[in-house]
Amino acid sequence: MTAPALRVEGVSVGFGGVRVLEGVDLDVKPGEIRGLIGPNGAGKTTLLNVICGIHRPDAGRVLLDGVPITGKKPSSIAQLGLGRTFQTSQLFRGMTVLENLMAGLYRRTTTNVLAAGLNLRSHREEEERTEEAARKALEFVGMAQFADRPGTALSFGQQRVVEIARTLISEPRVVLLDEPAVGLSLNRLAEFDALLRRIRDEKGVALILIEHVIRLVMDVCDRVTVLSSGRRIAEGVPDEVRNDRQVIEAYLGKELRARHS
Ligand SMILES: Nc1ncnc2c1ncn2[C@@H]1O[C@H](COP(=O)(O)OP(=O)(O)OP(=O)(O)O)[C@@H](O)[C@H]1O
Repeated sequence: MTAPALRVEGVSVGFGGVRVLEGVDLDVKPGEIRGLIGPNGAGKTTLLNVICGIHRPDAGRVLLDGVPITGKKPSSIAQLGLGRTFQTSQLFRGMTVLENLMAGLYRRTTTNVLAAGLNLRSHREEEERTEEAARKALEFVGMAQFADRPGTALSFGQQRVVEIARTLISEPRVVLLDEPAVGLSLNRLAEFDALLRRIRDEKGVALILIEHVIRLVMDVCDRVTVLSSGRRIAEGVPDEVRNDRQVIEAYLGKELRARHS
């Protein structure tokens, strides 16, 4: 059996006495697209924050490629092969798209500040390698023509794709995507769906996708995990989850009730 790229074991989190996650387990295989869905406040973002080291769980642990990462700093976890995008755009103002990507990789490069200051050859070579990796990542996501535009001048949907490209240049094993389809028009969704599949198939990266666009989740995910009130209530291939009574009640039921009220 393939070892999981990411394993979450019995993770519990409370904020001020309120339990937000309760004994959550999750195993994601290398090169799998996993959907993480559930009603508002179910604990999805909190779980991503535990995985990437922003929150420390009260109980449980997380392993990346078999290595325990709980308690490590987010930057160390990123270096071990975890990428992440957020619900809101995290592009730097005043930088072009290409510079934004290069900034993502500079954090991982090896030449020191002194070498940079003296403009040594090693630093220049590294800068060239970084630029090449950034251009390749932009090409991979189909946005090479935007390289020299200011990042924040792009549409919100395009900014999300640039952020995904930025995670890819560090060659992660697992990437967490928090509502990446927000701001994408319906006809862009099919392209986005194809991009996620290419990341899985060509790069072997495991993706964990929090998404309220259920159509995207059901189309693109290999498996789907459902959280409700901090607990995992269902897991399976999209069809199993779609037809699960508990899911219909806890997730779709709540949505429908909200819509009708
Ligand atoms: N830092 C925090 N301090 C206190 N409570 C928090 C904190 N972060 C999240 N919560 C609470 O934890 C619960 C779960 O929030 P979380 O954002 O993880 O849910 P979610 O499933 O991602 O929801 P949504 O789909 O609305 O983004 C919510 O009740 C939220 O108010």
